[in-house]
Amino acid sequence: MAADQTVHGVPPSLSAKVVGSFAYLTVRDRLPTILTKVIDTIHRNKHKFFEEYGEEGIEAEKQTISLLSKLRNELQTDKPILAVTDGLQDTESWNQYLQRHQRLQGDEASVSWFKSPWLYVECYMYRRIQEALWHNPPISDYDYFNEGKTQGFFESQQAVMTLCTYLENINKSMAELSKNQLLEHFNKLLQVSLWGNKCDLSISAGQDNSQKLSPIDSLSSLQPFILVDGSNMVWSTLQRPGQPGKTTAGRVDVVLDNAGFELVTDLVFADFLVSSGLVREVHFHGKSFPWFVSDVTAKDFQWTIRQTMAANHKWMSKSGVQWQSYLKEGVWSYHDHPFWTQPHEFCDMAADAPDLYATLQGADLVLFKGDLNYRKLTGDREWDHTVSFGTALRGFGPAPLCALRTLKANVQVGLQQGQGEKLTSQESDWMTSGKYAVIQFYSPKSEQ
Ligand SMILES: O=P(O)(O)OC[C@H]1O[C@](O)(CO)[C@@H](O)[C@@H]1O
Ligand SMILES: [Mn+2]
Repeated sequence: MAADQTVHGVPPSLSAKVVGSFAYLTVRDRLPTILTKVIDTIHRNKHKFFEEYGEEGIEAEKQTISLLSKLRNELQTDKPILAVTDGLQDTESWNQYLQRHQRLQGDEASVSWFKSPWLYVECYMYRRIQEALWHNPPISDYDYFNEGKTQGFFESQQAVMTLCTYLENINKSMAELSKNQLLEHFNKLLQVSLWGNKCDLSISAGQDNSQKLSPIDSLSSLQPFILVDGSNMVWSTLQRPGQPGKTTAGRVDVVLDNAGFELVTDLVFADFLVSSGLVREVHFHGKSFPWFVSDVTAKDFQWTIRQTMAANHKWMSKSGVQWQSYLKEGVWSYHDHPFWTQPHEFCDMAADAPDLYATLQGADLVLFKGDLNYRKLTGDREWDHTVSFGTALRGFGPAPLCALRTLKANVQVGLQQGQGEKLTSQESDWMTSGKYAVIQFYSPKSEQ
């Protein structure tokens, strides 16, 4: 679990206690901004709550805002982290996590917004927002991040159309493609999905961050910013899925990150994997409540596919129809699990969510999208940049896996000697600007 000190060669967690660090600035500035936006959004929608639930809706709006204002105050004055009280399925697990931290610190007041691991407190803020709504049943299901997510989708329409047209052209000529051409398309769509991760709304504290340029044409100019490129290993994993001697195409699991343009890039890539015959089945994993501003929930997933189907563009709507039928036939499926909205490092998954770990073991490849997943894969710790990805995973390896991540937090492992230092001397914010990316592969099999 996330600890404070270096234990057995494991470096400390990133934390806001380092004044001036990116974690500190996030907790001091970005998180309160996000909270204020949630409060404004709920307030602006007061009339909608009134129309739907009458006076009860208005009362729920008032109570929710008061709980959220209290939360913002706790954060800004570095109050201790409190137990979650709404009795939802994951309450116990959040509170056990808190107790572990309290035991480690030996004192309750030391588990607080600016003193505890950044990963923990940032995840906790989203859980507490959810708690405020759960205490006010008429509006419990309201998605306070929905407006930003749908706007992100609409603002990247041009890029979505370009991408769906590109996909249509590949699918049309699929039968005639040589292995090399197939590999070329694979690399392009993998990279489109990678760079799709630039479009999250958490790093920009909710400001527009949609894709405006052609996602295919931009690829060559973005290539130099890929710091680690394990795409050849991803490709070869798909050539020989599962056990030796197994000849059929396998299953890929995609641990999704953001809705909007990024989700479309993931769906396009998944479509290509299936239509090319490289993969038989795709399992998508999303969040069970609104998370980190732009992350995909079940509703976002269904909405995106419906919108794509309904688009007034031939290839876009054709793609949407195809995706819907993949879902209907069970070629694609959507799943959520409370673990994805908990603060745990992934090395805790086998012990703390053994059912999810076992599910992932059924995949031939797991793709982890985005920055937050990368932070959880590596434990969000002050690792030396040259430490191997396998070391930073600390035993997590349910299946061959690959992180597709643009860098938006200061943790990065698996670099060449001197590579990190060189980048730091050129651009001090290289780990947080979202300009750089990694395609970082790991296979538990290569460890045997
Ligand atoms: O959507 P992504 O790629 O996980 O990015 C979210 C990231 O943005 C941030 O809010 C930027 O610090 C991180 O907390 C988080 O890791
Ligand atoms: Mn995200």
